[in-house]
Amino acid sequence: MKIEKKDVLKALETISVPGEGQNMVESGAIKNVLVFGDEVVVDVTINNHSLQAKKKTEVSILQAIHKEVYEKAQIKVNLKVEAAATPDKKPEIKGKPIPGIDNIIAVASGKGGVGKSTVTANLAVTLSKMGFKVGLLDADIYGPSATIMFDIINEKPLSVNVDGKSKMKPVESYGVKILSIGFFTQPDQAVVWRGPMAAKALNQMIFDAAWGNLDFLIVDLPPGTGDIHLSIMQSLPLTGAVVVSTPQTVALADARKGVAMFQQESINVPVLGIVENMAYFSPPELPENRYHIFGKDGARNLSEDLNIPFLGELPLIQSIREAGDIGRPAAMQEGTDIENAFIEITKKVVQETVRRNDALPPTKAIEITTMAGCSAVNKK
Ligand SMILES: Nc1ncnc2c1ncn2[C@@H]1O[C@H](COP(=O)(O)OP(=O)(O)OP(=O)(O)O)[C@@H](O)[C@H]1O
Repeated sequence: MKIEKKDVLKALETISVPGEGQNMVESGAIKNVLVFGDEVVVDVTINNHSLQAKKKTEVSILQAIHKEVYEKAQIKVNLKVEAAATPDKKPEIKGKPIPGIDNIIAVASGKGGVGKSTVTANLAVTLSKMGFKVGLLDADIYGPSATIMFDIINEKPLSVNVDGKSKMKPVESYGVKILSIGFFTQPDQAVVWRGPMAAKALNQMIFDAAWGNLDFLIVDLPPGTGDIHLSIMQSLPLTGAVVVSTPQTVALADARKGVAMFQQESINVPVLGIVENMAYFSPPELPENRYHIFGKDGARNLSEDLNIPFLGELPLIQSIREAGDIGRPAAMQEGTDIENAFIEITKKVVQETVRRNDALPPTKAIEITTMAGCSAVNKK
């Protein structure tokens, strides 16, 4: 059979480029196509270095040509990897810097209920156990949960005098200083906030609070990607964002939107990486068995597609849920696999924060002052 170059190109147009809306021909990834009888040679260049992306590209090309053009075609794919052109604009810190707070990290998810608050709480206590000074700002106006997760539901922040001004003193639990929008609303009260209102309340919790010196302030954002997020984020000097997703397709689609939100020009907050929550379930009586209830590796693949660091995975474990409900984050369970999983994720977050700060003025850079902090960064 005589293979036509134009048919090959048409077949290649059915393949989309990971992380982009375009197909391989449109995006310029296909550099050349040569046809010699039954033999087709495709020169292709991609930006993603991962083995998986290379394999996926090659397999997609073979499949498309075999399916759309000629099933017995002999195909040779010459694949080259080139670093993506770095955008001219460096991520910048928005809003005015907060004296004494070195890094503000937002934890976000596109979809609700994927474990964003659970990851936030455990990230905060793990950072604190590593020796960092940590604050947690629960900005989830739709369902603040920090007061439950840290067993401080009956507490209220007190007013203290700092340099002649009254300030709100965060409530401390497990070494983490906490302020939550939940302190100011009744648990059964439905709160309807507009973006500017929420941003104002949060601004007060940040600027009119006696946080003291913090290495990290972790912000639990509401789920979703609406106006309210824009208001919150444009008023906060965020260092970076962590996106949490389950491997499920619907959650991933929303996580992708979440990443896009941070990356859009008006926000431009670097995404430090993606955490895959509820990655699998292992029954205690069969610990070797892994059941991928919500799908396999979805968030890991998404991070590869978007060229964003993968920060790690957390299994679905009953005691993570129980720990959240009784108000003692699961990462406090010393010597367990759960504690270790949170340590690994937290180390990655610290590493990515340091890496990101290298690209910014030194005043914004994180100061690692503790030995625990150093080992968190240096250990792989
Ligand atoms: N890895 C896990 N294993 C078991 N249960 C989990 C895990 N992660 C989260 N959960 C549970 O799932 C529920 C939802 O988690 P969480 O409240 O953290 O989600 P969220 O994304 O913050 O939700 P929201 O939409 O309210 O912001 C909670 O009951 C929590 O304890």
